[in-house]
Amino acid sequence: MGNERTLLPPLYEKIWEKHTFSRVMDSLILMLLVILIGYRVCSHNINTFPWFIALLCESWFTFTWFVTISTKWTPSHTITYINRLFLRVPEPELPLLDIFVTTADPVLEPPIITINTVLSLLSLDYPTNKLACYVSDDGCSPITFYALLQASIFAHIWIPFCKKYNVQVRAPFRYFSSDEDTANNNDLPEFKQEWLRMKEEYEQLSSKIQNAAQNSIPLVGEFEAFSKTQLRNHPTIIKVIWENNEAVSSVVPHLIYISREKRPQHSHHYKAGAMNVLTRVSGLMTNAPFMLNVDCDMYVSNPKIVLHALCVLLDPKGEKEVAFAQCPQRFYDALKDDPFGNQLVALPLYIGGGFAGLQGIIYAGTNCFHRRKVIYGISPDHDIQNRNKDHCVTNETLSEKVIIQKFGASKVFGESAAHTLEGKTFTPNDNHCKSLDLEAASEVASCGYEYCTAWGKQVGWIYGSTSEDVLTGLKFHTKGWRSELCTTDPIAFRGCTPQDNIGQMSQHKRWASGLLDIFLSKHCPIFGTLFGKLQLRECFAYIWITNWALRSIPEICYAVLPAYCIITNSSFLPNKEPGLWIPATLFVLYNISTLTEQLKSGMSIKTWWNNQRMGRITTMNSCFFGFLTILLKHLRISEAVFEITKKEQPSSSEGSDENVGRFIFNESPIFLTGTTILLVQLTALCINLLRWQPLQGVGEVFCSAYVIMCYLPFLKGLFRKGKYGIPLSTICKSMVLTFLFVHFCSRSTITG
Ligand SMILES: O=c1ccn([C@@H]2O[C@H](COP(=O)(O)OP(=O)(O)O[C@H]3O[C@H](CO)[C@@H](O)[C@H](O)[C@H]3O)[C@@H](O)[C@H]2O)c(=O)[nH]1
Ligand SMILES: [Mn+2]
Repeated sequence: MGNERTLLPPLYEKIWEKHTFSRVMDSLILMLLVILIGYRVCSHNINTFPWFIALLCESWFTFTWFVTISTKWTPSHTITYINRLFLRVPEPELPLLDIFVTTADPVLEPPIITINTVLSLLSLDYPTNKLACYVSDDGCSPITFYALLQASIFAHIWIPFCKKYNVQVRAPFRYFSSDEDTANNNDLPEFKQEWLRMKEEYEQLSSKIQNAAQNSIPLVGEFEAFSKTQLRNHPTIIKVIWENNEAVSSVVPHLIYISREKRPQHSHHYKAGAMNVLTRVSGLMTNAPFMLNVDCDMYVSNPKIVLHALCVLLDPKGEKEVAFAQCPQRFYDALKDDPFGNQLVALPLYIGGGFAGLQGIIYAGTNCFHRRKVIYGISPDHDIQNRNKDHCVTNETLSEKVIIQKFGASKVFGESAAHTLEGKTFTPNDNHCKSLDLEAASEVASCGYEYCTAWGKQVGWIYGSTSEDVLTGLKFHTKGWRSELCTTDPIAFRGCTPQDNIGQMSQHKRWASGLLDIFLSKHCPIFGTLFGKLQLRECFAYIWITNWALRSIPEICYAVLPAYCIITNSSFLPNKEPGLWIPATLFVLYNISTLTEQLKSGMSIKTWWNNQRMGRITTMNSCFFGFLTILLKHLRISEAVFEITKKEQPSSSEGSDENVGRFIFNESPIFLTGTTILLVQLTALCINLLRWQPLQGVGEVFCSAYVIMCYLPFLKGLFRKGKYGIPLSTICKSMVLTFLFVHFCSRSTITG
């Protein structure tokens, strides 16, 4: 049998994409950057201040461009063959899968969104007796629990309905708001009737949840556990909402609610902490060899996705090399032309595809299939090492003492971890799941459990960064694992993305700071290559992603440089014929290259411009504040916190309001840099006009005008009122900063 199976064709294939045009353009840009630097170094202007600053900034841009090209150079994607999967693994032998969903705030993450995600997961096209869904609620909210209870009742009719009519989108709120699926089944007589019933049931479910949220739930009976709890101070609450113990016949997989213990004096490590608790609790009950993790807002849009991911993970080669299969992150209810540049369509395609062509795609925190043993800290050569030890049964990794040291004091969990590390998977004839031992579960979910263990360090989701996802993935890659991008048609998951610029900016700030945290920590990708098994180009790619926040500094300098030159009547661009062509050609080529990338990924010209503009705004504002956050963290002045992104209620996202896509502002200092940069440019242009020397410094004036174009939303904000206007206090502060800048300029003209 074994032999027969090795002869079978592979379960997935890696397809290498051709990006000749993109490569040529990118290389030309790199060449021009190098020429520009050479030109500057050889020029006699080199000892002027603006020339020198420009040289520094451009050297940084060149470095960034180099790592960008290296990342994008060999893009790939995968094709998976589900039909071959069944040849290798007959259906009864399919492995168990534990599904983890995290939610943390019933207001920012309305329970109706969470249960839609959960419903779409429970109705996956996979044997229901092999699935278990564990929901972590860091908000310790009785409403979320109530919503899940109700959802599990609805699931009993929803899942059979989805499977009977082969529904594509199994999150009811999306299903009932589009008519694609209905069209397919319309000619079946009983369909319409069942569809109406289902819609009515779902509406009842959502109004029940809405009522509960408005009137709050009496904390008696099942809900008693939630009385006397505070957000950051409560014991563990674990509720087995539905246990699928009726063997194969029940349609609803296990559903478990977990709110881990929290105490004010204990750090809870945000999402990473939640994931580790989910890992342990599930280890006590189902202990599936594979786990799928999704954020509360990421519903399944391809019900066969588990099979696709298993093609990667169960493939003979994949089995030995691939740590995780990451599905792309896409969003629903996109605003027209992506005004805030957060749809992330072209970027993941080029950069993500590029990563996938190297040692592997980064772990994006959601839509990802993991191997439990990898999460437990095993390296790819583990099996080989063990074999070399002559089948030594009492091998070191598994001795009880080591298990306790690594995985904590719970005996029950230790046994389950040992089981996983030995690579024993459950066979279907085994009693594949024991009922959850609530006492043991509370123990492993308690906030002191991880003390003096390897959790968060060598085992599980790694602590120390608000971008725990990239950090954890990097750890795997450093061990020598690969990862695969699991691209399917239709796309596997869809989620929410911030619907306004405030949400977008705080999200990007969190990413930028979390990523920089990784770069400056002992997990830095450079060490990973020097001392670990991180491949060189994968290291470059990680450098590209982790120093995002650092890019804000040269970019801010470069943006104010034209204004400085105009005010001081100096120049930072070559102003004579041959030299001037270098930056001009660079500018044109860069724009053509980014524009073609957007157009090729099906976006409009306007989307391209919005992305360009938002790219500048994000780097100079969000990333700069991300940089400051980490600076303050290292100076031990304040901690980096995980600010949760607001998820829009499904119903509120309709309405084609003319204000959709408009910038909104608040008192947050995050708007200070942008406003100041804008005011500085405006001042410079005014000075230039007053002086009336139109032909001098054309390049600088052009650059200054370009920056103003990027900051158009801010310019409008100067004149608007209410939430669409920049607050007066911010404007005043920016004016003071602008004044200081002009003062600095005039001083340097005098001294220079
Ligand atoms: O203390 C916390 C904070 C957050 N979360 C959960 O983490 C997830 C992601 O939070 P969200 O506010 O949606 O952040 P995003 O920026 O949208 O998330 C992206 O970036 C995060 C890292 O910054 C990753 O963890 C996510 O998977 C990835 O989708 C959500 O399910 C939250 O419920 C927790 O469970 N506990
Ligand atoms: Mn999110």
